[in-house]
Amino acid sequence: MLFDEISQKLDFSSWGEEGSSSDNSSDDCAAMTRSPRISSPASACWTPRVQRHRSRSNAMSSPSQCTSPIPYASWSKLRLCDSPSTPKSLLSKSSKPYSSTKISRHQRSLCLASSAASLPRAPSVNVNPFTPDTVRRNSEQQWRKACRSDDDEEYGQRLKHSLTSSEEDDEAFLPPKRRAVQAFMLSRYESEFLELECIGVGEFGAVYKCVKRLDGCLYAIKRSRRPLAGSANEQLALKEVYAHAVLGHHPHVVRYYSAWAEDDHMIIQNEYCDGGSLTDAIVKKEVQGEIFTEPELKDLLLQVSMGLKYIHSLGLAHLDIKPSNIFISQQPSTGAAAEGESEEEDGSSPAGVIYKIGDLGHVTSTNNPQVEEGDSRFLASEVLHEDYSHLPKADIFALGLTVLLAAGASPLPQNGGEWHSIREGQLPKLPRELSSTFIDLLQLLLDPDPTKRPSAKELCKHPVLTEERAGRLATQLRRELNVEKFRTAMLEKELQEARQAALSPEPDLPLQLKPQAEMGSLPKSGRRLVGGRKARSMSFGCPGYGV
Ligand SMILES: Nc1ncnc2c1ncn2[C@@H]1O[C@H](COP(=O)(O)OP(=O)(O)OP(=O)(O)O)[C@@H](O)[C@H]1O
Ligand SMILES: [Mg+2]
Repeated sequence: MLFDEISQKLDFSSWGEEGSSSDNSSDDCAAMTRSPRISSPASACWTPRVQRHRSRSNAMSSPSQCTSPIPYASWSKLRLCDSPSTPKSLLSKSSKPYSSTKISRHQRSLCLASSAASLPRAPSVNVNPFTPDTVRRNSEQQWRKACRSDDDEEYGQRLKHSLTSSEEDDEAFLPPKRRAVQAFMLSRYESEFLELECIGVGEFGAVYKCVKRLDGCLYAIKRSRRPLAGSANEQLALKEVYAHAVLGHHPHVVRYYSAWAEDDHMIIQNEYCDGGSLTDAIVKKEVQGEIFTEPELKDLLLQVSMGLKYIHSLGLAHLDIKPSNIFISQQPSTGAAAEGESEEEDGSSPAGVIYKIGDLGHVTSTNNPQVEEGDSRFLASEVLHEDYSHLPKADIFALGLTVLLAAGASPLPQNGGEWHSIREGQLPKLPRELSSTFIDLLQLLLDPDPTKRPSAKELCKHPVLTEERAGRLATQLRRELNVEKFRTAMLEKELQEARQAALSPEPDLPLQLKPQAEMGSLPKSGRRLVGGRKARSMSFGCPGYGV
């Protein structure tokens, strides 16, 4: 099924070479789909402005009359979620009929372009109530900007045009022309996503940070730069999709959601990593005059090894490990272990980040290798010599160089004497001291003999890497133990008080709350005295008990 979807060649003429550009804006229908905006709660729910202005009916709004590639149900869902109103209020709004009978060609196109539910343009963006506040705050401005620019310029232009072209009104009920037909072919990218910014450009494609209109979550959408058909890029693109699909979910591999072909370009929807790439992090540290600490470097090595262990366990090799293909997710402040982490992955990262392996365009099977060499700066010598018998160890070699770059090594050579000396076991120079055990381990990763390099599985258990994590885990456990001790002490105290209260016939009450007891009579049985049983509330976040 996936393959069918990918191999489909679709002529989405509404989408230009650059995903964000609007080079064919003469196509009103298609252009309409490129103008998403967040509508205000006060505005009518998805009533096209043109229609509101003219009080025209939407005669084409019946689902049966439109042939949008997107099912009616999805559109209506999107429509319903357009404003922050409750679903019920939205339902009632959305079911309001439009009342007049004649529409202009522009209106009709608009209706056709936006499918059965009479959406004027690509749907707006939903706000996911489960999105952490920090993520939402960071993205909200971009959403607004992306939506507003559409609103103010393109949409205004189209509205003006539509309002002045009354001569076309008579064509309202003529068969739709090609322009309108083209509008059926809504770009999936544009109808489902709102593009916020370009976050990276690589050899293969450009990557955009987008918010999915339906779920309101952020995604990284990678689009091949060149048309695919018949090119080597087609194979690379397919490789990437195949690999993602097989790899499933792992905390240290960028998560894949979907892929499709559009206008002969491959589009891959992946998890968005909010910390950018490791290259970005290295550059940022350099600019700030900082360097990765040894515990941070060990953590980087350990986390990427975990991702590689998973990839290798499935009989695959990545073959393009390098800083620009390792992405960073900021760890939630709770420090909780990410979903799916095994016992070796407990304990939070010292830098509070999760490293994820991405860009699977060079992944190959280790049993039946189809090697498309990655970046020569990270290429192991044996792969250059077409010895593919230890491909996972080529990933280990590249990982060693990646960590050395993070440790402050100068940019790596693409070829020449220095390139060879690194492959002969000569470590690049570092601007600072690292512990000898760590240097020895890095040296081992770069061993000219691939069989001597440790496997990813071995690295995940390597004492040099795990002792840091074990230390952090012990600290965390000690802290939790102290909290539990405090909780137990409080409970014991309460128990003691309860015992004393049970032994003494009369609790120590405030004067005004001592009714009969004052007058020499015992409280009636079953009668509850205020303060007799104190309800306690406790807070265990006591800083004094931390380690
Ligand atoms: N999931 C993501 N989250 C955040 N940023 C990303 C993501 N995917 C890609 N990027 C950014 O886009 C850049 C290019 O992405 P990617 O490596 O996938 O493309 P590419 O064209 O295959 O690159 P190359 O072939 O040059 O390695 C990355 O270096 C990173 O800065
Ligand atoms: Mg890349």
